[in-house]
Amino acid sequence: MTSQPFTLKWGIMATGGIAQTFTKDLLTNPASRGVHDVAHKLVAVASSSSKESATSFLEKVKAPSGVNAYGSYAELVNDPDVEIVYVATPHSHHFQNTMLALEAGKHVLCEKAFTVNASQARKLVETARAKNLFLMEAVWTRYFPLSIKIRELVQSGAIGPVYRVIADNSFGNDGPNGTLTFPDENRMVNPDLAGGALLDLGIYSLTWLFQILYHLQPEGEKEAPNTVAAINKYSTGADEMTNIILQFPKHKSMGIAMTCLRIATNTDGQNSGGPAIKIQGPLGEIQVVGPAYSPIQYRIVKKDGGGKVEIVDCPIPKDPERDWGHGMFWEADECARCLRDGKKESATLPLSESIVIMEVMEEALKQGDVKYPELITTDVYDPKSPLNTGGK
Ligand SMILES: NC(=O)C1=CN([C@@H]2O[C@H](COP(=O)(O)OP(=O)(O)OC[C@H]3O[C@@H](n4cnc5c(N)ncnc54)[C@H](OP(=O)(O)O)[C@@H]3O)[C@@H](O)[C@H]2O)C=CC1
Ligand SMILES: O=C1OC[C@@H](O)[C@H](O)[C@H]1O
Repeated sequence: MTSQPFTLKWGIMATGGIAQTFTKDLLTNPASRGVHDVAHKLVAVASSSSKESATSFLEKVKAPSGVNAYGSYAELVNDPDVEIVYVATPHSHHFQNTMLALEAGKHVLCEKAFTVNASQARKLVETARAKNLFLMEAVWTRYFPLSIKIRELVQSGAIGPVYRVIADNSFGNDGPNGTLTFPDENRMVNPDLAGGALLDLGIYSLTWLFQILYHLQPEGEKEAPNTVAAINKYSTGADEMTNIILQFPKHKSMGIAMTCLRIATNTDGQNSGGPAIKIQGPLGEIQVVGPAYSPIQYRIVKKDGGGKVEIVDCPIPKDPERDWGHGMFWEADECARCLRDGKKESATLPLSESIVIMEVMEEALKQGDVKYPELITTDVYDPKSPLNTGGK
């Protein structure tokens, strides 16, 4: 006899690019990825622009009938049918929007970068804990079977203790006369939306450093890194190229996280340029083929392997009925399993780790003199903030 899956009821906050991608993943059949213990139900979506935008979103994602469409985030978080809110707004909005949902008693999955600074992250965590609500930063890559396998491989000692991780996540958006191809208002470079390479893309380079060099440290030996950063700023004031060295002296390890908006990790887009990530130990290295945010292949090179390279493919399954599968469903499954099991955070990306990552990013941005406006850096919650109301 098969038992019914635990079904989590989702509300989607915002109707932009990633909200659509994530929602299409939510609507896939879990069986198409071999999952039978949890399932997802889309119950509502909200746009801060208009109810029409929410309705059009539901058409775009081919949602079933009966899903509520709202023209404000406040209505979404007050919908009694919504159990968890997926916050899919720009980085600038994450703190206020997540607080809005937590204050309304909803669990939250909040897109990366978690917040604009560490004090906002700490405030979110305090609030979620005080209200006994689930909270998770949506770093989807951590939940890829590829990431799980690599963490297990490292833990098994396959390449010995890891002393160095090098990771790059960069886009080739170089434009004429020193510009980037993004308009200045675009969230990738707009300081008002906490734009810049680090918070948008560098977080994935850091994810690889953290999930190996920090996450796998035994609990009693957790060592937060020293951070040394170099930043080139764009004309808007956001960072366009950021390189960070993380040093874990007690563990004799270091990581180098790179990110850039001008030159891509792989020039030809075909991965001829080699791996985006190298995880190195004295007995060998694991090379991960980019992009760093959704990798589907890694290679194991052993010191005594006689030149033989083991190649491991980890494709992202598609639901044939919907002809869709992007890899974001694995993090959604994690949310469902945590809530089913009464857990208020994910062990794969504990909230304490999200805070340390935000501390590192804040320190790097400080070293590079990148500043964001008060409206988006404050850690004082304001339900009436334009970030919550869309200025209405
Ligand atoms: N995990 C991943 O692979 C990815 C994650 N992301 C993350 O998702 C978040 C959103 O990115 P993305 O979907 O690409 O962004 P988009 O610009 O496509 O969408 C953002 C949405 O946020 C809402 N919004 C509210 N206020 C504003 C504002 N002032 N300016 C712009 N948008 C606003 C809008 O929805 P509405 O009008 O309906 O309220 C808008 O559609 C970011 O944190 C980003 O880092 C992005 C891409 C990939
Ligand atoms: O999270 C992300 O991953 C994919 C990129 O295209 C996007 O800019 C970024 O936000």
